[in-house]
Amino acid sequence: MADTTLEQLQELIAEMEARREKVLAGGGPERVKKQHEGGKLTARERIEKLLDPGSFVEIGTFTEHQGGRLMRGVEAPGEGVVTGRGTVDGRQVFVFSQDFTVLGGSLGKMNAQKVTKIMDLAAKTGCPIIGLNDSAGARIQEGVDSLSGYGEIFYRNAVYSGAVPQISAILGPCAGGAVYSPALTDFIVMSRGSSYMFITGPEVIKSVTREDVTFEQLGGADVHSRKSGVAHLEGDNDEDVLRLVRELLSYLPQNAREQPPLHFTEDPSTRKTPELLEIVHPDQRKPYPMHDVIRAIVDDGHFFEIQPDFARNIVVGFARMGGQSVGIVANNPRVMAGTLNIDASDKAARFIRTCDCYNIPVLTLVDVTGFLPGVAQEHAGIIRHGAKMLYAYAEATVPKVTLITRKSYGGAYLAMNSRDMGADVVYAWPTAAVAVMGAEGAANIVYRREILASPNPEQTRAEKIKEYKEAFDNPYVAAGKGYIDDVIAPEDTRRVLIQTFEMLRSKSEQRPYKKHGNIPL
Ligand SMILES: CC(C)(COP(=O)(O)OP(=O)(O)OC[C@H]1O[C@@H](n2cnc3c(N)ncnc32)[C@H](O)[C@@H]1OP(=O)(O)O)[C@@H](O)C(=O)NCCC(=O)NCCSC(=O)CC(=O)O
Repeated sequence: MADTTLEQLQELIAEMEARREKVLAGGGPERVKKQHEGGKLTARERIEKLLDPGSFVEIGTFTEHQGGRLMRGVEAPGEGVVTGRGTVDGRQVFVFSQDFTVLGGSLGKMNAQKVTKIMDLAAKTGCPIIGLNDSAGARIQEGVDSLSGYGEIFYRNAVYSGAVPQISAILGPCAGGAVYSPALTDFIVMSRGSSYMFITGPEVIKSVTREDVTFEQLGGADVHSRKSGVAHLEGDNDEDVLRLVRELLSYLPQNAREQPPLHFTEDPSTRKTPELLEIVHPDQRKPYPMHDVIRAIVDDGHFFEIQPDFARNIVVGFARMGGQSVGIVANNPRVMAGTLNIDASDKAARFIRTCDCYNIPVLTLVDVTGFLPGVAQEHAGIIRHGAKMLYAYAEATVPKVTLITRKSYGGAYLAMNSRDMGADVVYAWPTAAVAVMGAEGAANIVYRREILASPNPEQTRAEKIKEYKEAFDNPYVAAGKGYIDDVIAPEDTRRVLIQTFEMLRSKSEQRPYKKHGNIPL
């Protein structure tokens, strides 16, 4: 009798294993082969590459579709998505990985339920959510159930936004409504050449607007990294994208209640940075590489740039200073003279808010002549977009330190987190100049009558420019009025900034009660 029971139990276990094996095989060898031939990894291989070895624990393995009449007799091992938890650098994350080998990874009712289940667990346990997207979109056979599935996911993307980090890797098709889940997350990382994102595909576009466009031209990684700004990072292939996701996580806390992890570094926090004397030229018109300034002052010269190819007139990204995660926002004098335009404002505002959500202090490096003038910018709403930046800085309660390296003029002075906009500490190099505008423009406006009335207008203009420069082309007027806390030598920059962020570590700031702010959009 006992033997029979044991036999039965063994049979049950064997059945369980057989069922599991079937799920693990996904859409079968042919479709897996096709996936590999397309230069892509399978859903499970991706999870293995993303997580620490052996740490994946699957959830919802035996889920089956509940697809109704059109899905009768259709097999969907794993329901087209692999879900579960694991660790990255020893820290727990939740992950869903769409399986293109099963019904094109299309999203039906139960597929969505698998995803929302791990999203809920992630929110309850305060852990990041990583989505690996590779799907043909809404499962056509399931009709409104699949649309509802997207709704359930989008809703959670929005509700959990700012509570736990959400990162989307785009590793294959991502079209129609499907793009909005990634768009609602904190970061989008795309693989070059094998992923695309669009609302309506080339065929529909051709029939509606008669435009001829390929998948890649319409919504490939290059387009979204350079033109639309939809993607934050671009990897060479699946492995590269997953490496980027891992690194991104290293700068972020597990959730909004925690601090980002400290990383040990052998780079001394008191290291002098004399190379900055070579980089920044006192000649105001000579552009210099802001990236070199950043690399000189951060730990180990390592800067993890976000959106490096979009709105290159502003530079944003993560680094560490004294082992602490820091978000950096810097003008880039080499592109459009570092002026702020619509795209740059959007890019910076979004980044500042991301840092603020996740307790990452913000360092702002300023060299800016102003907002970009022009009818196109005005008509496209630079006022509305520029306001986002002002709003984001003012709203942020994380430690905020500003360093003015050279010019800081006009409205852009305020948009780049001046003291009055809420910077906790403002520094300037001796090369800094704070003014309403550059000396040439200012002299022409303020002394116009005098210049015109002068027997030698050019000489008078030159004199007035010189006069104005002497009055304002330095940091001391602003420092004298307390707008700048100290003028520091470039070679002391790293030490001073690290000490300042350490001082600010216990910063806490209360704001008046509100439901939520109303950021201009
Ligand atoms: C994504 C693709 C370009 C991939 O092309 P490929 O040649 O690589 O692959 P493929 O066409 O052989 O598809 C792989 C397998 O997935 C199945 N498949 C593809 N799309 C599907 C879908 N939406 N629902 C259910 N199954 C689908 C195919 O039948 C096939 O099954 P098998 O392997 O058994 O042969 C194409 O499949 C495609 O255009 N699909 C339709 C996309 C779409 O319109 N989705 C709805 C979006 S609407 C939406 O999301 C809502 C909105 O717009 O707002």
